[in-house]
Amino acid sequence: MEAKKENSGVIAGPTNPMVTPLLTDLYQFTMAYAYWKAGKHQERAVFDLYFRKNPFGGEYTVFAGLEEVIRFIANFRLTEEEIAFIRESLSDSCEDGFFDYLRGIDCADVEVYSIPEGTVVFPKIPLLRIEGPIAVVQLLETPFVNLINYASLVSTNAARHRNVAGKSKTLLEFGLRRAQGPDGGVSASKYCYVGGFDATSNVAAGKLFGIPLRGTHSHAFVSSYMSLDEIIDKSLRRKDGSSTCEDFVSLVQTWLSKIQQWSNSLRGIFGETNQSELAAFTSYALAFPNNFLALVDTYDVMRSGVPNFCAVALALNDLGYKASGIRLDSGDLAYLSCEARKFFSSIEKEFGVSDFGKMSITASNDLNEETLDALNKQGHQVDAFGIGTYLVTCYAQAALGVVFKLVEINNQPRIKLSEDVSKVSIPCKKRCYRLYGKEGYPLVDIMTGENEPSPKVGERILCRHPFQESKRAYVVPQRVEELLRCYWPGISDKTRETLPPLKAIRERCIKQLELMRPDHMRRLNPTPYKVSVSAKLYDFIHFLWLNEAPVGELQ
Ligand SMILES: Nc1ncnc2c1ncn2[C@@H]1O[C@H](COP(=O)(O)OP(=O)(O)OP(=O)(O)O)[C@@H](O)[C@H]1O
Ligand SMILES: O=P(O)(O)OC[C@H]1O[C@H](OP(=O)(O)OP(=O)(O)O)[C@H](O)[C@@H]1O
Ligand SMILES: O=C(O)c1cccnc1
Ligand SMILES: [Mg+2]
Repeated sequence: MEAKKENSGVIAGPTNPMVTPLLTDLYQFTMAYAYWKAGKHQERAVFDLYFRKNPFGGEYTVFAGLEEVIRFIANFRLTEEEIAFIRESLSDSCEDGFFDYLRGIDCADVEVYSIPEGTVVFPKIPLLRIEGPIAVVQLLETPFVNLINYASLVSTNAARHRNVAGKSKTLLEFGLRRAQGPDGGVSASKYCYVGGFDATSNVAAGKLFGIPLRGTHSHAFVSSYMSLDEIIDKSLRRKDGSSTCEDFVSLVQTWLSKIQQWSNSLRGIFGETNQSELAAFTSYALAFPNNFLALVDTYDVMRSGVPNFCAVALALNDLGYKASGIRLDSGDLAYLSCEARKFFSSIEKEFGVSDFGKMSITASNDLNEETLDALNKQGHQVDAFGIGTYLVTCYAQAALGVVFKLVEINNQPRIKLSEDVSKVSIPCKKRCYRLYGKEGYPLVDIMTGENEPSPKVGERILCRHPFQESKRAYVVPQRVEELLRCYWPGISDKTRETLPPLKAIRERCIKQLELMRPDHMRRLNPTPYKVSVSAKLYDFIHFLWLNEAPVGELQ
């Protein structure tokens, strides 16, 4: 009964209203027609959705996009308008009966088994197994691949940036303006959060998914000010509300003079700071006294931006407010962050302002895995990184090659052969398991035929490379995790897995990444994670291969 209740729960439509049954390739409809015309459309097919190679030269991938897939099939239904358009687009010879058939289809008799979203996954293992009438499942191929491909790619990219930056850093996704269109932008914000980013600057994504929003200000704000005279309302109430400072601008100027005198007595690193920058900072502080953050690189970081920031921050401190920090957006980020930190620490000492040395430093400007790695090697004092272009465009790899292949029809296993062994599909409706070793790390993933007994804890099992005969190993698993779960039961009596909230998907992803053996995760020459098949499935693949491959004749 419980299952029934679960299965009948209403699932909202896809986040992007452009995701409709027409968001597919024309050939899915032409094939659907040909299946229908041949009376084959109801034949029960099984497809696997998987990818062949990990992206970014790495040895792991984060699986994402499942929720959108389920939202899509839960609401899959063609409208009259859509059917009319398909009729116009197909050949005139297509019979009316097909359009009546299209009128009646939905995904009630489709079953979807999937690895949970946010899981770390590997090539060849089905991320999803889709079973149903062949004509319907064929229509799902393109939207499914579309919904999984970029989601998994950008989540993986985010996870890789997190891996280099380290756990303690704040990672901000700033990519909307550079993303591949509006959906690219919104999807990037969603899936970078899944991959371990902390927040986004994308307001729509904040509203849609509840992702924390963060932001600073731009150079335009700084350069839009000409002088302090522009500030008309100079008053600021103390944080505790006990009194009001009538001239905050003067308080800032007083602090700037003190800093100048002190600094000159030491090394004299700056003379006059840029007054229009000071006006912009002061004005921003008056608008946001509780979270004053300043972009300090418009004119000169150490001769102007940082001292101006400190003057405003110290004035705020007098009134009981704590400034948030600075952002650096150009120059040598390692060097400048260290210099800024030194300056903050000496202000803390000189003026006795506790924690001033811990002021947050955010860095941005064309950051990517390599620059983060370089900054780490040089040593830096950055607390938060704002990353846009390289992250959301997945600059280092354009796509994850997700594919959708027929593995069984009418209970008959099917195989797709290729000159390239890595492109040969693994036939049969399969079960997939992750086997864990003594030290708690995942050791190997294994695929078995659907009716084979599952691997057991403490029982030795032979894991074979699917195509290379000599590559095999015995494994005694300490833990066995079945990977594919039922997310859409169709006509089966299985219970539907609930779709977790985004935050839970993100937490799963972070935990999963932490669980991996470090040598699989390193950036340079990572160790490949093993993906295998059972001995029985191995034999069957090769039997089918020989059966289907024509024997050549030499002349
Ligand atoms: N210490 C560092 N080590 C390695 N790369 C760095 C370091 N500091 C900054 N970078 C990167 O170097 C590049 C500098 O970009 P660019 O040459 O365009 O200069 P810029 O700092 O933006 O200067 P400007 O704004 O004056 O044009 C950016 O990609 C940035 O992330
Ligand atoms: O550098 P990204 O990783 O893409 O991160 C986002 C960038 O967007 C903003 O500036 P924008 O690029 O619009 O202008 P700028 O580089 O000239 O400052 C911001 O200052 C960052 O530098
Ligand atoms: O808030 C920011 O600092 C920000 C947002 C988007 C792009 N670059 C910077
Ligand atoms: Mg830029």
